[in-house]
Amino acid sequence: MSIDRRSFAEKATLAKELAESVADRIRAAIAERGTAAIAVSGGSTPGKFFNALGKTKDIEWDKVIVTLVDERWVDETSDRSNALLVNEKMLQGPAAVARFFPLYSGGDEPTDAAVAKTNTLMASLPKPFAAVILGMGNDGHTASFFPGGDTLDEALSAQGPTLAIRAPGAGEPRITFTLPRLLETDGLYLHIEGEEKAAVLEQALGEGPVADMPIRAVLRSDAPVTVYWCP
Ligand SMILES: O=C(O)[C@H](O)[C@@H](O)[C@H](O)[C@H](O)COP(=O)(O)O
Repeated sequence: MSIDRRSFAEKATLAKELAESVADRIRAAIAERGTAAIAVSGGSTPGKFFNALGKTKDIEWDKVIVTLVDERWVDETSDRSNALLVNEKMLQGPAAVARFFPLYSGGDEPTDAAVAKTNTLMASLPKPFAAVILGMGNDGHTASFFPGGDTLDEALSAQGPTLAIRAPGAGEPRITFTLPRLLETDGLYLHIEGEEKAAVLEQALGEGPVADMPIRAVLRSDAPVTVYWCP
């Protein structure tokens, strides 16, 4: 376990600092490999960070691929769509020329055929990711690794790259990158805000089963994680 914690007084400062760190990772990946892929989380936390990153001018955005660590199985017209959030908040201005690889591939359910279609697309991603930015729910989930997820064990151990997962706390069916695939990254970030999530993180860092708080699988992996937190 290797955790580096960065705390900020303001949400706006956190967003700017996280965007600068991810931008550095993107530039380094492009310099090294000619291209950079990043995977970001959805939900209510990352909007300001998306804005700050998308406005960054000194990135060759046409060499960047943006995807999601997980997605709700809804199309992009839904306000539950993480793809919609990324498009509206990040892929504007300088970042508008980046390519976006969606996890949702159509239809009402993440059937085997639909997930296979997504996996074909994701197999063309450059490896490793330049940066993976995780969020965390108050139930200790990250990506769509939910407590009680029907494919949780596989999601935490399989090469993937992605799979479908359904869980009582997840709302609609989800699709998620697997943990091994997410850990193939130059930089791994956990972005959380608020006292409640700080307390959830403390609890997750303690003893207890991964199945109760799946974020523990990330925290107990060999991958160094940088936690960005503000009240
Ligand atoms: O699609 C999603 O919901 C996510 O990617 C998810 O893993 C998210 O990061 C956490 O649920 C935290 O969500 P909030 O930022 O809304 O608290």
